[in-house]
Amino acid sequence: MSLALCALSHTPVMGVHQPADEVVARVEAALDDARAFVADVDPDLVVVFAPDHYNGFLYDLMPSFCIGAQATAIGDYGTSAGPLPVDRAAARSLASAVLDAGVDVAFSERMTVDHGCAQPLDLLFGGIDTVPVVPVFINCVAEPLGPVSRVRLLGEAVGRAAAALDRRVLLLGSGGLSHDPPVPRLTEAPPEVVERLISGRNPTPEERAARQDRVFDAALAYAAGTSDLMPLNPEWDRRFLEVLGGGDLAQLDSWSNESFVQEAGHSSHEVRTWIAVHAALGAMGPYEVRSTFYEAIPEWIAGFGVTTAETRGR
Ligand SMILES: O=C(O)/C=C/c1cccc(O)c1O
Ligand SMILES: [Fe+2]
Repeated sequence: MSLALCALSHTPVMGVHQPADEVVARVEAALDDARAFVADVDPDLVVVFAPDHYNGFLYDLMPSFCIGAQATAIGDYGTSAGPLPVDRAAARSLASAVLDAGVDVAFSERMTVDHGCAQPLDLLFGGIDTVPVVPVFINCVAEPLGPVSRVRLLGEAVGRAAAALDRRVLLLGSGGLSHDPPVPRLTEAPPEVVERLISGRNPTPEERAARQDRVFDAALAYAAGTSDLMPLNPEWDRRFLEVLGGGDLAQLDSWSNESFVQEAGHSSHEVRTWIAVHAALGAMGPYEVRSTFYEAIPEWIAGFGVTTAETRGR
């Protein structure tokens, strides 16, 4: 049995509107390090913790957490589309163990995932279908959100259950650090957008293209400094990464949901996926960070990070 961790930011703007060449080169180098780490781990199962952006999980029924036993990627923003090779037995076993541990995770035989799940698999494995996976959805955008302490408990329960599988498991977390892209919010959106957040599954190709273009336009304005989107917060990002690296994740329990939004933007809640993977790895003993990268990249509307870690002494 072994557990290892890779956490990275996703952003749909990557490859569309690029930052300066040297920034792209530094990100590529960090991803190369992560790919080498993952190749060395040689996982036979990837448990991927990912948010969703109103593609698979909408307000008709919004769980805090959900484990998928069958899942399909929609292929938004040029990411891979199609069925994920989900290990159904492993998914069932993880879900049972997490429920036994007192964390009320939902369970899906028809999960839909978006770029939040597909992009890290594309970047690290060259596709979504190369290694068996178990997708774990964490609600990071649809308020109201539970406290981050619950995410830590979810991660710990998944970590203990994954260790009991006697497999080489990569715990993969996908989410931006500080960022506040133009993702609509139920309490502020106009009625037609509210309806989309509740029941807007399967938009037409034209509707999807319009939505994606809005994000690309917002990224261009953000990079040009002509946007009123909230600035990235590299100080907050570094403080957060330091806590994760130190291993005492319970410190984060006192970070209120409001403080995430005020200091680092609404979508900074995507760091819930980072908390979950670190808690999962930490559940089996102290860990060591093997590589870490951080850069604030306005062109991608992302505090962009890549971290790898494994159990100490491995
Ligand atoms: O359009 C969406 O659904 C999300 C866009 C986005 C933009 C920047 C960073 C992210 O993490 C995103 O999901
Ligand atoms: Fe996102």
